Amino acid sequence: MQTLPGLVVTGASGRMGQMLIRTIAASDKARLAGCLERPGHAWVGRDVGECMGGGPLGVLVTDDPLEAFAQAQGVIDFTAPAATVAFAALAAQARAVHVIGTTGLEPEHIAAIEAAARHAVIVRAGNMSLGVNLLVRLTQKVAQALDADWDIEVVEAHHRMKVDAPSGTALMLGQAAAEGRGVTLEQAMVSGRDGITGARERGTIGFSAIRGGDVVGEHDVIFAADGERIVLRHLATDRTIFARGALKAALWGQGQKPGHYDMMDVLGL
Ligand SMILES: NC(=O)C1=CN([C@@H]2O[C@H](COP(=O)(O)OP(=O)(O)OC[C@H]3O[C@@H](n4cnc5c(N)ncnc54)[C@H](OP(=O)(O)O)[C@@H]3O)[C@@H](O)[C@H]2O)C=CC1
Ligand SMILES: O=C(O)C1=N[C@H](C(=O)O)C[C@H](O)C1
Repeated sequence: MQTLPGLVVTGASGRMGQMLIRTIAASDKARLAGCLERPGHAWVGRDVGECMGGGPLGVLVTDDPLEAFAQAQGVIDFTAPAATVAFAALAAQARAVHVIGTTGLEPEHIAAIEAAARHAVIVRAGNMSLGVNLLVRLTQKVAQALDADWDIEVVEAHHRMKVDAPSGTALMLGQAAAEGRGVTLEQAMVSGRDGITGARERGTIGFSAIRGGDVVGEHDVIFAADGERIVLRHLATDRTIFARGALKAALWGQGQKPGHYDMMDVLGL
């Protein structure tokens, strides 16, 4: 009998960490091989199921990433940029597929991830849901079909605890709009307007962020012209959509060649 791929979840106590643990524990395609938290965290050394307020899952939370990764075929990582860069090097060393959901990554973090992807499979996306990845494709197509008479604005809303803006998803959507229009996002991006900004510059792609309450994630791409507007919208109401996507990515990554992949590769979009 073949054993199921073993997956480690980093940031086990986080919003996404707990969602991922539940999703993997309920899956018949993978097994929970480990759970990671920071040294000194109250969960370290305890059964993760009991930490989450349920029955035991038979997996103790560890603070030793190398030991955990060495016994796994995949690592699912929704934490913070510095942690993700460190985990990328360790997962590559262990030849485990590294699925990265962490957002707020700066160019230097991405360069370090690219370096790790020379030796191992990394799947990274600012949003792992099927719906958003489809919306990314639609955004690219709509932007391609319209000229710069149509102003493009990306508006996103998230819960009060989110630490980065624009969201990873907003950046994916902005990137797709820029590609569709044949410009670079770096050239076109205008973020966080405030004060006397002057009139909107033709051809720019604007970003606005709202933070409050428990909003899981909402994204609009607005194409606004004289006399009409097109609004492409995705509303996330449950974090399981991200966890299911991440699990799919970890399974898809098994047996792939080393490289830096995204959810478009996984979903075949
Ligand atoms: N790509 C996607 O589909 C999605 C991406 N995300 C992204 O995932 C990330 C996490 O989101 P969320 O779960 O809401 O955030 P949380 O703050 O709830 O969880 C983050 C977890 O990572 C842990 N962590 C941070 N740094 C380290 C470290 N150095 N070593 C070990 N653990 C660490 C935190 O521990 P501590 O509390 O001790 O700091 C915490 O448990 C964010 O970047 C978010 O934008 C979220 C949803 C979907
Ligand atoms: O932090 C979150 O919660 C989310 N982060 C991702 C992002 O930055 O786009 C994905 C999702 O919107 C939830």
